[in-house]
Amino acid sequence: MDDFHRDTWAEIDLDAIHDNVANLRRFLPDGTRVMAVVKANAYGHGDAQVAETALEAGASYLAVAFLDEALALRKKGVNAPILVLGASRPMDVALAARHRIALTVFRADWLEQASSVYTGPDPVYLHLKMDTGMGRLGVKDGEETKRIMTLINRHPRFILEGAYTHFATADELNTDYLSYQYSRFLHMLEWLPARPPLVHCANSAAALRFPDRAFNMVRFGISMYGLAPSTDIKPLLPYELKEAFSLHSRLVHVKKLQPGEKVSYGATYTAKAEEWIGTIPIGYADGWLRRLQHFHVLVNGQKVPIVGRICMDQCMIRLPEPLPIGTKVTLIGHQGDETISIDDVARHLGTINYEVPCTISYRVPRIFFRNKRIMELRNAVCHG
Ligand SMILES: Cc1ncc(COP(=O)(O)O)c(CNc2conc2O)c1O
Repeated sequence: MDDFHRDTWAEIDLDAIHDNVANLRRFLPDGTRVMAVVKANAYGHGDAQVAETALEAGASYLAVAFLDEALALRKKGVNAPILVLGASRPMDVALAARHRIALTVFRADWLEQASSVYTGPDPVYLHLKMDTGMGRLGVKDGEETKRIMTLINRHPRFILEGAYTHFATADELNTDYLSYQYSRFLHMLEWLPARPPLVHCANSAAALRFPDRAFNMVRFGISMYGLAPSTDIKPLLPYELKEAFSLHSRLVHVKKLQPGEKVSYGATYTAKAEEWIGTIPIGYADGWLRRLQHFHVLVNGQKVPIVGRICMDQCMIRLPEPLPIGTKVTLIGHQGDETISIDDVARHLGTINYEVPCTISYRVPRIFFRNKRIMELRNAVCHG
């Protein structure tokens, strides 16, 4: 197991991941498969650890953003089917096929190039992406779809395993555009000679709100991590989600400031009276962004303010009293009756909860808990 030598770390509760997936499985119509979306290092939670836990809990497919993320999972011994949701290069088809990694297709010219370069023995699993209104990736007309199907059928190793679309507004209360996209998807599926084995359209929000419109697989991301897809629909969710991510540090310095003394770059903070100031070893290079100045952290179960500008590797907090070096500081999570949630951090930053764990950088070691015990510690700084 890795170790780490700076008193800042994230804790990933894999029991929460497991329960969030297991609860989804119980909630969905029988036979609906779960594709665990583990892109961006599983939204910052640890790709292989989350993937294996989700598979244990009943997920049967994984999704990543691009081919390298899938190859990384294979290197870490994750063998379940993986779909690359983003664009890939035609010349990488052989590499994907060799590792049983399915690719998203949405352009006939991509298939022409892939067909001309791929002569390997391994089947190439393809999921056809249809753009029903997300306006990002996807085929939009019947003629292009027919050309794609001709090219797939013409190549002995190309297999259309799936067809899917992605919703732009499933996390909004107003469902007009979602209904429009769903109807477009039904229409576009008619362009295919037959539905492929896997048809999927639902992200977390759509899966949790409209399970009867999920076809036979859902792509479960944000709520696998215990986070609501949006604050708007949080009250509508069918069951409690368990947040998996917490972030901690320890006091490395404590000092008394006299009135008028300053803190941090720009000397923007001035002590108004005698104040006890603590320093913790986390900064914006760890993803604890500068805009979190004036936010707070938890010490001994109390909220204490972040004072002065957040530095690259450190930031300062105002303590209620002199506290021992090594006192634990919680930046995301619980202490006593107090909680700082990812939603709280996102609100202060003026962003969405997705961005917060994704932004906690590789510099922050991740400690993984399973069955309430430490299962693994990953320190990417010195162990890669
Ligand atoms: C194609 C696709 N399917 C499923 C998901 C999972 O969605 P969920 O996390 O809401 O369940 C995403 C998330 N993609 C993104 C989430 O934020 N920005 C994105 O591009 C996605 O891009």
